[in-house]
Amino acid sequence: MSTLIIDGKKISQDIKDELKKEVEELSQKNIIPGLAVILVGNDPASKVYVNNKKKACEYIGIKSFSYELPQETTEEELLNLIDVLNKTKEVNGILVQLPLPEHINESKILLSIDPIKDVDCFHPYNVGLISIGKMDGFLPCTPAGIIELIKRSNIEIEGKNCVVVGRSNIVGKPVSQLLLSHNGTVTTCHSRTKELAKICQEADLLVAAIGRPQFIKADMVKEGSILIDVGVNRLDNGKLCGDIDFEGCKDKALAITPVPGGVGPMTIAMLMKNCVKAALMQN
Ligand SMILES: Nc1nc2c(c(=O)[nH]1)N[C@@H](CN(C=O)c1ccc(C(=O)N[C@@H](CCC(=O)O)C(=O)O)cc1)CN2
Repeated sequence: MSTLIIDGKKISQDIKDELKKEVEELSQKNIIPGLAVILVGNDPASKVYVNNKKKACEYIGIKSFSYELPQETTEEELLNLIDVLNKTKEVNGILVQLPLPEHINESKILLSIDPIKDVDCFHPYNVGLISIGKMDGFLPCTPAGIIELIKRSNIEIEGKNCVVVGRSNIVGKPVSQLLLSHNGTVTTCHSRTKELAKICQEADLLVAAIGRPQFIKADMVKEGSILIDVGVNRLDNGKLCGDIDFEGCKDKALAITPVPGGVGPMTIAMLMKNCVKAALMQN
């Protein structure tokens, strides 16, 4: 049986096309979703992601408000900007690109965003809703993108033995909660997990979000499993690779996401979905 290579570029484009239609319909009711995108500093990868978010807004018909602030921006200046945006009616969503410079307290900044405009779903209030299984508000973008990739590939989560490798607040923890809410049986692993390879070998569905290039090797995965790769690692030769050894694992898998072109593009598509949802919640 041939392996399904899950095409995140195509699926994310389908979602953006669906949203474009929805936004056209909303404009008939004079509702134009607005997203404030805040970048602090000069991180080259962050600049690319922020530009891609602005391009996606333009494609869909979401109005973007861009704030590119210098590296020396103080925490107070950033908090003041967020305070203004929290009160600006045309802005339905506020996004602060991470990572922030070290002198800025990330938790304090995320806490200052009004939860109703928290389209990244990073505010503790929204994180709390997810953790108690309330899934009708904002969903965290990368984890929700993973669920969407799985569903749109006609793969059932219910009853599957799901193993998540990584426990970050952005991916590992929330994706475990989303898989659980879809009735998966979930094990969350991390750097101190004992017998990690053995646990991965039992996974019907494996999510790798460790940030270590090609860490998951063929002998760690089950025959016929679903392999989802969240890693975006740049190698010395300039090439991108994931946390899963794609070439080594692909023939064993029933389905696998590539890097690039798998989970990554879904993050921005799901952010756009949250922006449209924010506009609906606020109008
Ligand atoms: N405020 C946020 N900050 C960060 C988030 C986030 O969701 N919200 N996630 C990441 C960065 N990120 C979006 O912001 C992001 C990362 C990767 C991709 C993507 O499309 N990756 C491509 C490869 C891109 C490349 O060539 O470098 C892929 O995997 O195909 C999109 C968005 C951290 N910060």
